[in-house]
Amino acid sequence: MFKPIVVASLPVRSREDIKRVDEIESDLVELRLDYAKDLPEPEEILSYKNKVLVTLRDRGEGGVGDFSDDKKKAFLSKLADLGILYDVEASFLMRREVEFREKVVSAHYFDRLPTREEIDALFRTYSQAFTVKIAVSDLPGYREVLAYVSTKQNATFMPMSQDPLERLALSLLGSKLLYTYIDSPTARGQLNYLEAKRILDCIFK
Ligand SMILES: O=C1C[C@@](O)(C(=O)O)C[C@@H](O)[C@@H]1O
Repeated sequence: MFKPIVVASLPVRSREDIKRVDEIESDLVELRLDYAKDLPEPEEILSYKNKVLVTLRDRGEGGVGDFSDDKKKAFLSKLADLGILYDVEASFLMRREVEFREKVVSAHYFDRLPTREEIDALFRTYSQAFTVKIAVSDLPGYREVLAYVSTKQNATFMPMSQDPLERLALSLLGSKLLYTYIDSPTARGQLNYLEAKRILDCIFK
């Protein structure tokens, strides 16, 4: 059993929010830049390079921002040039070509569950990703889907459901990342990152 990497998700609404990274005691801090009115310059993130995971979440997959695919492609390409880790949706990769090797390739299912064939195709296509991440709503059969994803190499998986302890428990089936919150959840089912760390430290000490 492997200890998941704890990702603390931070909505970035101002430059000041980015400066909080050093005070957050998680393995990674997800910078949810889709909350930002104006995107920071990638160079402003460079000094936090070893601690951050940058996410510019599409609206169709739970994001809150309003930016074009071309603007997102240009921004992610600059991050790739600087060696900054980022998340990119598999659905975005169908529309625009950006680097996905050693990045987080994600898929979020709110209104339906993925088929096994879709899951197989994601892991086959993006086998060189840092991790392939699948988040599913608690629709009928969601646990069976997550159990199937847990059999894949290099997988990150999570339920977007009511009980945060369920997300933590299922992550122990081998999820590479465990997403948590700092001040307020960016999705259903997140634990506070300090609480998650405390529980994982008990299990893996
Ligand atoms: O994709 C994910 C996972 C997530 O949706 C979750 O369910 O914790 C939270 C998002 O901030 C992150 O980008």
